[in-house]
Amino acid sequence: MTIAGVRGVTGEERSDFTKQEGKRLRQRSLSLLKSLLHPVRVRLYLTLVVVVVSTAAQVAGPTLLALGIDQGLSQVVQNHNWLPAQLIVSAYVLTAIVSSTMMAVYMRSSAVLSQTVLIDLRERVFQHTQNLSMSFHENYTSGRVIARQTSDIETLRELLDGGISNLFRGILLMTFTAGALIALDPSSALPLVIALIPAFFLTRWFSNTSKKQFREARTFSARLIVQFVETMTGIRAVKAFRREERNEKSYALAVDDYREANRKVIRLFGTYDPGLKVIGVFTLAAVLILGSFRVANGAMEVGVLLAAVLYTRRFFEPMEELAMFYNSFQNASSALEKVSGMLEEKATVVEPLNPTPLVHPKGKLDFNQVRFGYNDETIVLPQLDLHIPAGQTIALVGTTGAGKSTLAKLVARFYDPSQGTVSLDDIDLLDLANKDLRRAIVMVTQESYLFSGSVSDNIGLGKPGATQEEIEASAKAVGAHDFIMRLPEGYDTDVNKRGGRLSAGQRQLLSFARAFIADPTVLILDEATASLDIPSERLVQRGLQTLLADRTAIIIAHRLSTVSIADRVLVMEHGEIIEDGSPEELIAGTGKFASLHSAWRDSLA
Ligand SMILES: Nc1ncnc2c1ncn2[C@@H]1O[C@H](COP(=O)(O)OP(=O)(O)OP(=O)(O)O)[C@@H](O)[C@H]1O
Repeated sequence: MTIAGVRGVTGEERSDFTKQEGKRLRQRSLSLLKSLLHPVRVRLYLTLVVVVVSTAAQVAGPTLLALGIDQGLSQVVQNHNWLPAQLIVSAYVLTAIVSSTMMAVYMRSSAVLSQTVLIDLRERVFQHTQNLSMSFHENYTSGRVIARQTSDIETLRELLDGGISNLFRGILLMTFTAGALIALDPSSALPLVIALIPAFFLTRWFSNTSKKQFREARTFSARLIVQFVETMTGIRAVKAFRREERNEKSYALAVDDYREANRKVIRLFGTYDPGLKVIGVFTLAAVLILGSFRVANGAMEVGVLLAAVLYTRRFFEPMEELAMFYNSFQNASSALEKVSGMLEEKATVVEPLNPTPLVHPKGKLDFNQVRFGYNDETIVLPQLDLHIPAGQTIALVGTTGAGKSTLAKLVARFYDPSQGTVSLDDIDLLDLANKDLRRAIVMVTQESYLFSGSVSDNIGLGKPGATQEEIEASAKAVGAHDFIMRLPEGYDTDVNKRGGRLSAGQRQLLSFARAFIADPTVLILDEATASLDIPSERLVQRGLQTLLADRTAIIIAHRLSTVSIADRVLVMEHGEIIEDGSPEELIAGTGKFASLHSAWRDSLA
């Protein structure tokens, strides 16, 4: 199997990776980690020095104790010479002070490190996700994006805040302790060296088995978030279709999966942790028994035995801690795999390196032999040729799924055609800078999305830096001013607060005002299907007319009343334009639009 199965977010939900894939995932996580650590490397090295000094000072303790007992004490007893004892005690105190001061510096420094890295990562994930093309967002659910930004980064925070420093300090402490023991009395180190063999195999077993379980746990935790987010964002549909019970059941199943994955992880710990303890206890017993014999034979001094016992105990102390932090380490490495996968995703719609300037756009739009499909299997637009002169208002009608929104998305460059070109004023959209494209072409979608903030903020989005006068003028132009003034705080009303809640028609008017203030050359409007009452519809209709004046417009018309304000109507079916003409021409004809229109007229009568 190749590594293509784990490129980007592909294979994210799997936990059965081949060796090759696992290696690729590790490399990807590592290179992300490296790139995060690179800007803080100086602090990182300093922190490493500090922790090495602190641990060395800490490990010196038992050796000094042995010296104190065997040398210092005997000098006091035999020669009444207090000096060696005093020197050793002073050195002991000094190492304790150095060790704790350095530890304090280390704690602070590692906290700064972890915070800096996390802020960097959070920003990267946010920016990257935001910049990814629509094709990514339409396939990767928002719940999974949220899981990456929240629970995965939170897991990394746990590791960086506590785990990694303990992990590193633990490894150092073990290495130094073993080194000190070997230097002090190599024979006492022998049981320790032997104990390392079962400890190694136990750890390897734990590492291999737990990796899979941790991956599973992360996948299930992301699934929980996805379910939660989907239910809450679609809460209206949930209520309308009485989906609560079914959702509860499927949520309970997801919770069960998550619990099961965690149970497996905990069970592994239940073997690993006591296993290590048993090895530790046997080693300590061996050191003590062997040492006692040697002390009895006069081959070893009591102080050295005490130090050897202390070192052996200390050697296993961090090992247990390591097992604990291995948890957060494994958890974090599978989180890192997923985050690095998302960061590996590339935007499919990219800005050109040398864009063609667009100085005074006129609004001439051309589709030249455009072929497009969201994936290789299904082609939505087989071959589209469409020429729209500047300033024309087009109404796009057709059966659902005909490809109307797809056509609009290509004009807004949410996607690029697989073949052919879409051009504005004879410049291929691929050659336009993002800022020129966004200024020239604005798409008002059906959802009329409002961001948190005031009514003014929401209209002002269309033109960064717009004055209050401009905002009000655009609201007046599209007929939104009157209802805004009736809101509790007028233009300052928070659209997400009670009282600031707006109706579908009002939202639509606000998005018209937003588009009006942006003053684009080309306006694409996916008209809301929500049926408005007659006065609201009139209001929206009037707003629409003002909005459309003097620009090229493509309206995906769901209301046939809208069609009357268009210069030209296009009827689409299966990705092709089957009728093209003025509303009058088409109504007078015998085609699909004529029958649609007469049915609509009959329904009004
Ligand atoms: N993100 C997507 N990924 C894959 N296929 C898609 C995607 N969006 C739309 N399609 C498919 O493309 C075809 C055209 O969809 P499109 O949304 O353009 O139709 P439409 O004419 O706008 O329909 P409606 O009037 O219902 O909005 C449909 O068959 C649809 O299933």
